Amino acid sequence: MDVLGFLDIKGWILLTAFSLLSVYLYFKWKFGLWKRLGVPSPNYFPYIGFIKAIRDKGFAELDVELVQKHGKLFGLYFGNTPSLVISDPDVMKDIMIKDFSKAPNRYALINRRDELKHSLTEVVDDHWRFMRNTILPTFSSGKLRKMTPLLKVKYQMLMDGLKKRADQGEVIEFKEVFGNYTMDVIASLGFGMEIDSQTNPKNSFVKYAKELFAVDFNPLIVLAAFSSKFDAVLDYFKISPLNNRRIMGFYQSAVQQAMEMRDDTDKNRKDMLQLMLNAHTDTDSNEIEDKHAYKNPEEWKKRGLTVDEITGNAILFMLAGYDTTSSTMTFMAYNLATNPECQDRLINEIDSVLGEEMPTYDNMQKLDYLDMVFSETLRLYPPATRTNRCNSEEIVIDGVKIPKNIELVFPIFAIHRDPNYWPEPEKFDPERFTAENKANRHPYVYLPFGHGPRNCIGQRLAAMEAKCAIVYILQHYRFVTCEETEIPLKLNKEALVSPANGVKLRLEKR
Ligand code: HEM
Repeated sequence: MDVLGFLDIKGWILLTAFSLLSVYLYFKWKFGLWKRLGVPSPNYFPYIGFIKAIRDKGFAELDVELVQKHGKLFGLYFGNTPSLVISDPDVMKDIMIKDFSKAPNRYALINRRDELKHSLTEVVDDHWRFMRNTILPTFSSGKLRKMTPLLKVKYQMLMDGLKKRADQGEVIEFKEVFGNYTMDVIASLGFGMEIDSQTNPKNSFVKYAKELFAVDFNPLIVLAAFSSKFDAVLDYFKISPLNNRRIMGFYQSAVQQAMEMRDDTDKNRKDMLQLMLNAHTDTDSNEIEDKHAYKNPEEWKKRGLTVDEITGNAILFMLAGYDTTSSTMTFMAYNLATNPECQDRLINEIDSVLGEEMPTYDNMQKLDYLDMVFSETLRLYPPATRTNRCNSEEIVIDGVKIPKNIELVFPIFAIHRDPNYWPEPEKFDPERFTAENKANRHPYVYLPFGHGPRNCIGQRLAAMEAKCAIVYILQHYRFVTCEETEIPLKLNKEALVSPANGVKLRLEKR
């Protein structure tokens, strides 16, 4: 049958022109949102322009540049997703606190179909409120205090490994060392598994975790991230790069085995897995956060977490807590080595307050200067370059009506490097975090852990984990630079900031 014959040549020309015009008008409309709303927006080529810029410069550097050029409110298109980038602290505060009910969820750039879809970052609305309320006691100060003995085993193992290398005068790459430490901690606290990544870096737990983190920008990932339909097809054939079934399967069976093997003795183990198993009967409170009121309370009776929810959250805790905490520790070591006067002051504080006492959750709270160094490290190098929310209804920002379902981006790294809030932003200066200086600053220009009800639930665990290990090292050694130390430090280009080439230092006996 002659399928082309139903139109003559003129008809074909008209149909082609009409189709091209329709496509052109659709894209003009789709990528014209910010112009229609009068919000400034850089002129990137549709779909790929912004992605290319991220690839070339990385999230951190690009956001700094864009905020400097376009100001506190501007629009972008991440693929075809409109994103509103907001760095005005008052507006951020409104969205994260006052108008929380209008934007309680994160914007899901990736459609999760794996175990993580049951976890805290992915669930929405009342399901999220239920899960957050249930998990909150796991991160109370009482529970963190009880986790200290498990943590102590891990920072002593870290020290044992470091001692040999330090005493031989070895140059040590700290990103790897602290990565192994945080992996051991999360395996123990999150999965109830005792591994030793320092001496056995090839164990399956570590191997799969590294695979999970080594997601590079291959074309399949870009396509999958841009089209959930395309990712669904890949997922059907079990080859989705974003929903990696093979790796998730490993962690799923690790959690299930750990749960099946729990006997009565384990039930007293103070790790997050056991705490999640017991969570529905726990009345402990998390002092830094209130319980969240449900929109439809009658639907959300108190219940235990399902196996899927426990599995999803154990995997999430590993994803959210591994690289972020190990990068923070690495940056801290770098900052101390390159600022010896700060390191001396910190060592004096540790000696006078702790002496030879082992670090614990409680005694870490007494070290004020340590907290200043920790906070300034997270200001200068916040591991999460951005966080986001999604407005489930129309909101008005600076008089502009923003339609619902927009990605509202908070560019953490760029805000932390903004000279309007942080004079000499590139300088490492813990004095920025004296009580007086903190009181004179808008609290929302500092957000390494986000803000509001949807902030980082693991922030106190991360602080305890990082501080205990760094203090224990400083009770014996000091960090010193060497020829191999890269100064200034080059950052990677990923959404999670870490040193591009690691951090090489020596440890000097005190
Ligand atoms: C230095 C280390 C860490 C940094 C810088 C960090 C940073 C962040 C940031 C920026 C957010 C988004 C907050 C927001 O949108 O307002 C977040 C969320 C989250 N973090 Fe962390 N994090 C760290 C360690 C941890 C650890 C150790 C855990 C758990 C073991 C953890 C678990 C989570 C979870 C579950 C969420 C999602 C909370 C929710 O949606 O309700 N994080 N984190």
